[in-house]
Amino acid sequence: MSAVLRAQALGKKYKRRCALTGCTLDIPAGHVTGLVGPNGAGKSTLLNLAAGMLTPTSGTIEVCGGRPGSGPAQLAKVGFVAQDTPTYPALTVADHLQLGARLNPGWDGALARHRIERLGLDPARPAGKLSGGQRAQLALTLGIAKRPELLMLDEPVAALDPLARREFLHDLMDAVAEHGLSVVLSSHLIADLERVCDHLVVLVDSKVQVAGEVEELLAVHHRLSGPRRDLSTLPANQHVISASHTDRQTTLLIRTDEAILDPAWTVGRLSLEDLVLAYLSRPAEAEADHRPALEVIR
Ligand SMILES: Nc1ncnc2c1ncn2[C@@H]1O[C@H](COP(=O)(O)OP(=O)(O)OP(=O)(O)O)[C@@H](O)[C@H]1O
Repeated sequence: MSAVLRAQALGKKYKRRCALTGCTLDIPAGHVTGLVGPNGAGKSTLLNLAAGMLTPTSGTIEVCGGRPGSGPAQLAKVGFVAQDTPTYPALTVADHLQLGARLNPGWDGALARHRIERLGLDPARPAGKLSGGQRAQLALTLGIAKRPELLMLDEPVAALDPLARREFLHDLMDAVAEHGLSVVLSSHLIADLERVCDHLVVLVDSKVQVAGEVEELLAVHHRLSGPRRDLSTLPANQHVISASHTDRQTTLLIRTDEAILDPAWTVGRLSLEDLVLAYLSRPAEAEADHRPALEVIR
């Protein structure tokens, strides 16, 4: 499986402050990947490095087989809508589309015009006079109409109302289906990610806590509940992600490739949100020594 984004020990420092440290990850081509993590995990920094808006202070990053921002051909392959959906306040909506056409060799003018029309954006209106959500829609239109190989979106739907959010995600899925576009989407809205992403990366403190195809991840994670149990008695192939105990009962969230044979457990499936939350609350060092993320004893 080819990687559309590959980072090796990637780091970014601002003066003495580390925004990203030792980040190693592969994002496969041909997927819509959800990038999730707590505030300050380094998601925006990673996406800005991938877009060539920042340069690394350590490690390497490769996007669509090249160094980010390394020339016109590389720039044409990658679309990026930054977190604050930047537009030029004095330029009109139509000016933005013209600029898009001038700057991007693969520009799809019909798609851009059609989308702007459907959104009801006045082509003559300066971007500075649009609402936050309308500006986000304009920036997203430019990103899609550029027809990149990889489109990276940093919290693209945060400013959109629920209906606009659904329509946008729908448009994105259409672009993926029609043009085989790869997408990396950072968001805190797990229900949205659940709707559009088939691949997931959970980043905490610059490190990948879990990554993989959503269906596979859901298939190997389980919720176990049963009589109170000492975790050291579990089979070695069951990795505990989180654990909570009452006097008589234990509830675990585990990862295992094997069948769960112990009849004392009631086994339940997880939602994507359960899975993400369990990994978000996992201390970074827990992964190395297979300690549970969270052990709550009541
Ligand atoms: N320009 C900057 N100067 C100094 N520190 C920065 C700068 N940009 C980001 N940081 C720091 O780098 C870390 C990672 O920030 P980043 O914006 O990448 O996180 P994030 O995962 O995108 O967070 P959020 O979910 O809040 O958007 C944070 O601790 C942040 O304070």
